[in-house]
Amino acid sequence: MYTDSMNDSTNSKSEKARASHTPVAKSPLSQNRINPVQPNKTVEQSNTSQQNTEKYIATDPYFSVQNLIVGYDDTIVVNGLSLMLEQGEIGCFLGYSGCGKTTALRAIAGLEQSRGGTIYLNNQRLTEKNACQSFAVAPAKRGMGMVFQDYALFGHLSVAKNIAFGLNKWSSADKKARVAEMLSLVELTEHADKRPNELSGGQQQRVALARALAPKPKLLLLDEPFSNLDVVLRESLAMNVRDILKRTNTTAILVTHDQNEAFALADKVGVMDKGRLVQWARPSELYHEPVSPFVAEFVGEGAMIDGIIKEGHVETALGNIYRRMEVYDESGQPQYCEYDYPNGTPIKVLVRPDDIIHDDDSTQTALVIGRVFRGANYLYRLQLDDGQTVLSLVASHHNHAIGSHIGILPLLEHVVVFDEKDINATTWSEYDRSSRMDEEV
Ligand SMILES: Nc1ncnc2c1ncn2[C@@H]1O[C@H](COP(=O)(O)OP(=O)(O)OP(=O)(O)O)[C@@H](O)[C@H]1O
Repeated sequence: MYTDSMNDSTNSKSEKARASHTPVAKSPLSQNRINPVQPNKTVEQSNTSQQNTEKYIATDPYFSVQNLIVGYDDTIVVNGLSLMLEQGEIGCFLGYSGCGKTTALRAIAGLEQSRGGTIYLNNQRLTEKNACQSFAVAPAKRGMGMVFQDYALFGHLSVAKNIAFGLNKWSSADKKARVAEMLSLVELTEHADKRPNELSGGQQQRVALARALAPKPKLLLLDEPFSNLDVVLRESLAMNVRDILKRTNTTAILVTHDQNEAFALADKVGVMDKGRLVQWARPSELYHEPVSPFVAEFVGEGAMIDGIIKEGHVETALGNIYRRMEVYDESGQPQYCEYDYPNGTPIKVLVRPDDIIHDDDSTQTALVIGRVFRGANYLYRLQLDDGQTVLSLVASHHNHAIGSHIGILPLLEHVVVFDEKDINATTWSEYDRSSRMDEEV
C-alpha cells in the first residue's frame, strides 16, 4: 500500500517550518513528495547593486539557490534550479551526461553567468538576476572551494605547498599549523614533501580535498572528484571524504553520474534531467519514493507492472494495493483511504527487487527467467502468471535454476504507484531494467 507521507524529508523544526512554504508538485497518487524548495525569503525589489539588503530570519537555510537559469548562446542548460542545504549538509547533482550538472556547479561558483535566479550563502546574497536588478559577487569573493575532476594539483610543488596554496594571506605560523592539520585530516602527513606524481590517484585526490578545505570554505564544490579512480576505490574514498567533510562541518555539493557515489557521500541528492532538478531529496526517499518514472529509473533497479483502479484500490498481478494514510488507530495500525480515481483508471506500479521476497512456503509463485550472481545475492528476473516481469533480490544460497518456479511474497506496502500524468511525463517503457540484465544462463 502506498504510504502517503513516508517521504517527509524534513528533519528539523526550521526545515519543517520552511517545508510548509514549499511548493510541492503533487499528483493524486504521489502526494507529499518534496520537490526543489523555495526558502521563505523576501527579496527587496530594487535597482541597487548592494547585496544583503534584505532581512534574514532564523529559519533561512545556510545555502539556497532559487530558480537559477544558465545558458550558452540560444540554449538553456540549467532551467529553474532551486535547492537548499543546512550548514554541514552535503548535496549532490546526479544525472546523465550533458544534463547540466557541471554548469549548475560552475554557476554556483560564479564561473558561469546566470540568466536568472538568486543564490544565498551564509546570509549573503551572491547573485540576483531578475527584471529589477542584477549583480553577482566575484568567484574569488564567494568563499567557495573547488575540487576538480583532474585534481588540478601543481606538479612542481610538494604536497604541503599545494595545500598551503590558498593560504597566502595567513601568517606563516597559522599557515604551517593549518597545513599540518589538513595533512593529518587526509592522512598524508608522511607524504608532505612528495610531489603529486609520487602519489597514487586516491592520495592525489585527498591532496586536492585538503587544498580546497584549507582556507575553510563556506561551501565546497566537488566536480566528479572520483571519476579518475577505479570503481572499488571510489566507494571507499567517497565514504572517507564524507567522513572528512562531516568532521569539519563542511557544506558541500558534489557532481556525479554515479548513483553509488551519490548515496555514499550525500545527505541530499538532486536528480537532474535536461537542465531541471526533478527531485531533491534524501537518498532513501529517492529510492523508495521517486516522484516520477524517470527518477525511478535513474535511482536503483526495478520493474513497472500494470495496475487498474477498482473500488478505490489498485489491482495488480501481485495483489491489491491500498492507499495508506499517515494516521494510525489506537493499537498503532495504519489507516487507509481510497485512491481518488474512477474504476478502470490505468496505473503503473514501481516494484523494487527488495519488494519481492523469496518464500518457499508461499502459494504465490513466479517463473525464474533470468538471474545475475552478485556475490551475497542473486538478482532474479521473475515472470508472473500474466507474463509481466519483476526483479527479486535473493540470498545467493537460494540457487534456483532458470525455468524453475519459486515462491514469492510481494511487500505491496512498499511499492510506488504512478498515475497517468507521471507516466506520460516519461517514456516509461524504456524503464524496465529487467530486460537489460546481463543474465547468467
Ligand atoms: N562552454 C560551453 N559552451 C556551450 N555549451 C556548453 C558549454 N559547456 C557545456 N555546454 C553544454 O551544456 C550542456 C550541459 O553540460 P554540462 O557539462 O553542464 O553537463 P553535465 O551534466 O555536467 O555532463 P557530464 O556529466 O558529461 O560532465 C551540454 O549539452 C554541453 O554540451
